[in-house]
Amino acid sequence: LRMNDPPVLIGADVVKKALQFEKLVPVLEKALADVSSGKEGGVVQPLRTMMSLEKYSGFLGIMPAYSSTDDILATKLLTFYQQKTSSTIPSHQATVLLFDPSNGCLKAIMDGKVITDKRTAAVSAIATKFLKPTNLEVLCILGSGAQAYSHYEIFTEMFPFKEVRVWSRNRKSAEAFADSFPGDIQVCSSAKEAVVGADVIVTVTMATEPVLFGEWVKPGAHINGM
Ligand SMILES: NC(=O)C1=CN([C@@H]2O[C@H](COP(=O)(O)OP(=O)(O)OC[C@H]3O[C@@H](n4cnc5c(N)ncnc54)[C@H](OP(=O)(O)O)[C@@H]3O)[C@@H](O)[C@H]2O)C=CC1
Ligand SMILES: O=C([O-])C1=[NH+]CCC1
Repeated sequence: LRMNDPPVLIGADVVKKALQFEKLVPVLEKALADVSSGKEGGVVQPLRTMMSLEKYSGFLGIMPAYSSTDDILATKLLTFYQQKTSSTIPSHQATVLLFDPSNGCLKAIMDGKVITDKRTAAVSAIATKFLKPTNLEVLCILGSGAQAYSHYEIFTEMFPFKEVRVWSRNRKSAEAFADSFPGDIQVCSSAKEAVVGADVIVTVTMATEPVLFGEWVKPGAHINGM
């Protein structure tokens, strides 16, 4: 791109093709290590701004970051709504803007929904990899929305689970989730039934009240709380 060229638009399909988990995980591991190394890591990432849209029970989040080692300047703009506004509009939508850090020119406008789904699941998987319990037999997913799908995909790709359980507030969503994958997924009637005995627990709901209680959790189990 030349300096005055308009930004390229990169849609969800293209992002999906480019963001295969096997490529994403090592890049994210490095980014997380850079963030954790403080000044040496060269990452500037101010706390995100979360603006509340009380009238609609919605939020607009602004998440800027700069990596001097990768020389990448970007910001994610995210909207999310507590109640789904329609059956076709996802509760979370996002756009990622990519700039030339040397002069501030906007280079790309990317679909950020796929990035959010895959990046969040990949970070959970990385945390699980480093903090993993000795046993990795039973995976439990609480919730059956977009994050449940992306977490299932990467967790079953990265770890050798023998059993996967899902629970969702609405049983039909959990059944649709289970039916959408070729692998066996046990649909549970309660969160407790899904959690008891699980080695890794992923909470991916929009609940504002607790759905998971410590007394159900097996000692040593790993919880990824979204
Ligand atoms: N930390 C991070 O970086 C990120 C965090 N998130 C968070 O992950 C969570 C899941 O997001 P996502 O999958 O995209 O959302 P979706 O809207 O796609 O799915 C939401 C899920 O939550 C369930 N749910 C909604 N309200 C309630 C409730 N009151 N009690 C119990 N379950 C409820 C729905 O259940 P059902 O269909 O059965 O009704 C559905 O399974 C959200 O909290 C989101 O904010 C998401 C992206 C990034
Ligand atoms: O970082 C993110 O994408 C989100 N944080 C809270 C909801 C989505």
